[in-house]
Amino acid sequence: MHGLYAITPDWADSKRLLAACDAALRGGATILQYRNKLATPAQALEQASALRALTSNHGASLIINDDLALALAVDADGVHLGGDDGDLAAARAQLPAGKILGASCYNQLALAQQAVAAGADYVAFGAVFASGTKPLAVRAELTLFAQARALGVPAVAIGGIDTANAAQVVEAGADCIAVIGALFGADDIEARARQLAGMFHVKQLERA
Ligand SMILES: Cc1ncc(COP(=O)(O)OP(=O)(O)O)c(N)n1
Ligand SMILES: Cc1nc(C(=O)O)sc1CCOP(=O)(O)O
Ligand SMILES: [Mg+2]
Repeated sequence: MHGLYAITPDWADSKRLLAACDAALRGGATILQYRNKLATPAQALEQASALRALTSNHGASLIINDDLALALAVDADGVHLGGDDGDLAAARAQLPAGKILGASCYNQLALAQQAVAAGADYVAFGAVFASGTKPLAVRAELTLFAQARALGVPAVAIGGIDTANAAQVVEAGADCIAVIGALFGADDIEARARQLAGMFHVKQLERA
């Protein structure tokens, strides 16, 4: 797991959402999370199903935020759960083999250790910068990513990441950058995705 992890905005217009996600995937996002806090259950099923087909066409992974039942219903590649979204071990037990379980760990390495013990495949830390999407999110230090290496699972950075600060996050050791506002708020989403995904290519070249 590596690269640009795109997370959807709360858009009701499914046609607009699909076109924007298509652009993000064309630009190089390798993972797409369906996160729509405003959708009705019927709309969430419709949008998630459409994103399942889209991500499959792009060879990208689809993760569903918050909702294990929806992830199972659309045969997503996995589910992302935060502290209030249900028990990680119980979700692990319900997910078919090979599916991805992601966990929010905010600014706490201890939460990440517990998440891995419960079966999480990746851990997420944030907010690494001030987030316009989630202004009240607790802030997380970039030093967490070096500490998280010992966990043996990929670490995702989230919160306020944009083209001006993404390189710092990659340099700190994050395996993925999860982005909403700086990606889906761009005039040219494909170009913005290419810029953000490109941060990892620079790092690979530096290591070569
Ligand atoms: C990759 C990733 N990291 C963190 C979150 C945040 O999850 P959570 O704390 O449950 O908050 P909501 O997204 O549900 O508002 C995430 N969704 N994805
Ligand atoms: C959904 C979410 N979770 C966060 C956390 O810190 O756990 S920050 C965040 C919002 C990310 O959106 P943007 O890229 O627009 O800042
Ligand atoms: Mg959640």
